[in-house]
Amino acid sequence: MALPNIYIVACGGTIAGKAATEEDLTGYTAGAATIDEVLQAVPAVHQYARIRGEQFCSIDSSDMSEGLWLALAARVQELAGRDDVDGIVVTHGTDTMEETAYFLNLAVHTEKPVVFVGSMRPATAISADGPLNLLEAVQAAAQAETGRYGVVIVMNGTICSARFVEKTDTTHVDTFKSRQLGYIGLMQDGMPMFYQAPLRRHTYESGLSCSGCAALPTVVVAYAYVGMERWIESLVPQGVCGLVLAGFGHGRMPGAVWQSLQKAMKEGLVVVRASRTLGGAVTPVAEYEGTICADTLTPQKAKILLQLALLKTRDIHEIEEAFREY
Ligand SMILES: NC(=O)CC[C@H](N)C(=O)O
Repeated sequence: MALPNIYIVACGGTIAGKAATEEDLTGYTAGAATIDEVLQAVPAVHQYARIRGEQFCSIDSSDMSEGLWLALAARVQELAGRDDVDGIVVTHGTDTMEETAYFLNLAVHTEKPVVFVGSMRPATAISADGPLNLLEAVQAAAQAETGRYGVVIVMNGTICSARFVEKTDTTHVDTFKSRQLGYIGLMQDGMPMFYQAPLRRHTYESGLSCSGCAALPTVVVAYAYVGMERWIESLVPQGVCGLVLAGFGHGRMPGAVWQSLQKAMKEGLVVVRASRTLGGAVTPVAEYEGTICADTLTPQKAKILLQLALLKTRDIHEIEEAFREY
């Protein structure tokens, strides 16, 4: 049987990181190796797929930008439409991987597998995790079934939905977890094994799009802490369409901040209440009428959903609906 065609879109990150010594696990340069160099360490990928690819960018994912997201979404959409591409693997730094993966989960419309992968140890490290992660990402992308679950992250032998995944540890290889859904599957003996599916709309079911968009609407994230009201003036700078509050507990904030946000909301600011606790859902309460609830989305993902929703509508009820659906 012909091998599936897997296309690798390489973005840099630690999987392409180089350090001076093999013991150096943190002081390295991310994105220093090309995808060809990274692939040389994993000759086994060629047993599972015909591999082609491109160096989309070579960055530490701290430097990922909204402009690059728009270009990446357009590129992945184009690749997904090609008959000679069966699945796409995106190599990416782990620091912002969950954000890029969620952006594509909403903005790319395809039933083909789109698999994100990275590593926690640089390519030069003793026991580097990149080669096995990349092999498993290719193996997952080679199975058409993977596309049913939207964009996924395959790392450390696990498969997580882009909607539910979070990086939970600064340096350990077992960093990607999904508090609400758990892993949707495992990689075992070269095959993805799936156990559950995300119910929120994604990829082929998504009604959101960034096609033709030159820049995303400006949305800021404000982190709640005791004393935040001292910085109230800087909370809502000029030209901001939306604000996501990483609030206390169930999406709360100091009274003075709420007063100031209410004024800004009257002038059109859309406010989403998320939580800095990173567990549980934020749901509507009378006290914060007029705000949108992030549900279980982390603040950084609520920002992405708000940006894409604002491209489509300024109607607060439609935006609320999007937060229930995606
Ligand atoms: N392990 C990683 O990939 C994190 C390193 C790097 N800061 C990046 O995100 O590109």
